Amino acid sequence: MTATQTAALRVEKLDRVFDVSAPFLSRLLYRQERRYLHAVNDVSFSVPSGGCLSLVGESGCGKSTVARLVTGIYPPSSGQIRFAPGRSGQPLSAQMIFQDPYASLNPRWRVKTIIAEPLRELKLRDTEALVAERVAELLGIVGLNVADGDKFPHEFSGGQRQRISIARALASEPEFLVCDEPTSALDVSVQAQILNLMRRLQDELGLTYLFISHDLSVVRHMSDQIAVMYLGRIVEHAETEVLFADPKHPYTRLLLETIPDVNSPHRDRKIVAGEVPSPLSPPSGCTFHPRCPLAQDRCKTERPNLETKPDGARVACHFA
Ligand SMILES: Nc1ncnc2c1ncn2[C@@H]1O[C@H](COP(=O)(O)OP(=O)(O)OP(=O)(O)O)[C@@H](O)[C@H]1O
Repeated sequence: MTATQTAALRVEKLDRVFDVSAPFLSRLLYRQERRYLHAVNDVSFSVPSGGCLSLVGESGCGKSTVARLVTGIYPPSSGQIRFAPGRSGQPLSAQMIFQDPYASLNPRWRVKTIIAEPLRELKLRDTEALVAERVAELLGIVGLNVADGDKFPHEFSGGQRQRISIARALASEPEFLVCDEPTSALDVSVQAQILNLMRRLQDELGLTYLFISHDLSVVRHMSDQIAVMYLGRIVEHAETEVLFADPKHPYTRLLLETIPDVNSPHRDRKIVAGEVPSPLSPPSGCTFHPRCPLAQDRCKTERPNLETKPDGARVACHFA
């Protein structure tokens, strides 16, 4: 982020611990201790106003939990989440777009009712005629027809359903959108259409995005910055171009190696070597050390802090 850009969102030292203990009686019978899972651990970042920061990492690294903390679905165990004032002068609030648009759309409601709900709930339009007019406008903004408003969610394809979710999210006139894997349930060609739509909306409506994905190739063209997470922590955070040109953390390099090469005859995605350890008993020192090609003894005992490199990248590795 440059000095002239203001941060729409600042997250500082965010932690979220889940109590995953067995029920009281079985703890008593089997003499089990309470168990805690540290899903998000000391996470700090800021998202420039009008920009896009993506959080990337394998399943279970804590990215969705960060999204849920930022949107207020979960309270943090500790740390700060601060939104800057929006255009109204009030602090921004975030709207969320989910991975599975079908699960997040009421199947019994017509699309126009789904999109109108936030308008009615927040009393953003005074009359039913104005609500209908705004619903038609929102359908147009996301590339659907007015007639689509009379249909039910099951009558649409996955990509169209995600367009409906976006229209509903936009109904409350948010300035900040948290997008949790919004395209990962879609076919590759449809993914590109939804990503293009989201980029266009970002420009036209001046939106700020926090984007969540397990896939670096998906976020590459969306993001100004990328933060790579591993077992609840950010291990590398850099401008997108810097991250792709000079990935420093061995985990970021592994993730980049899994991006399919379009020129390769074997375009299948490679699997990231090794398995993610259980967050219930994370490895000592640097939690990536059991999978790391650079690991030495120090990595088993000493956790590396995020350090800022000359090109601005923040990296947590003793040997990057
Ligand atoms: N409500 C919860 N209760 C207990 N554990 C949870 C809860 N939510 C998430 N977790 C655990 O926290 C860790 C991080 O989960 P999270 O969903 O944030 O990861 P993720 O990177 O988004 O993965 P995915 O892409 O699979 O959703 C996981 O080990 C998960 O099992």
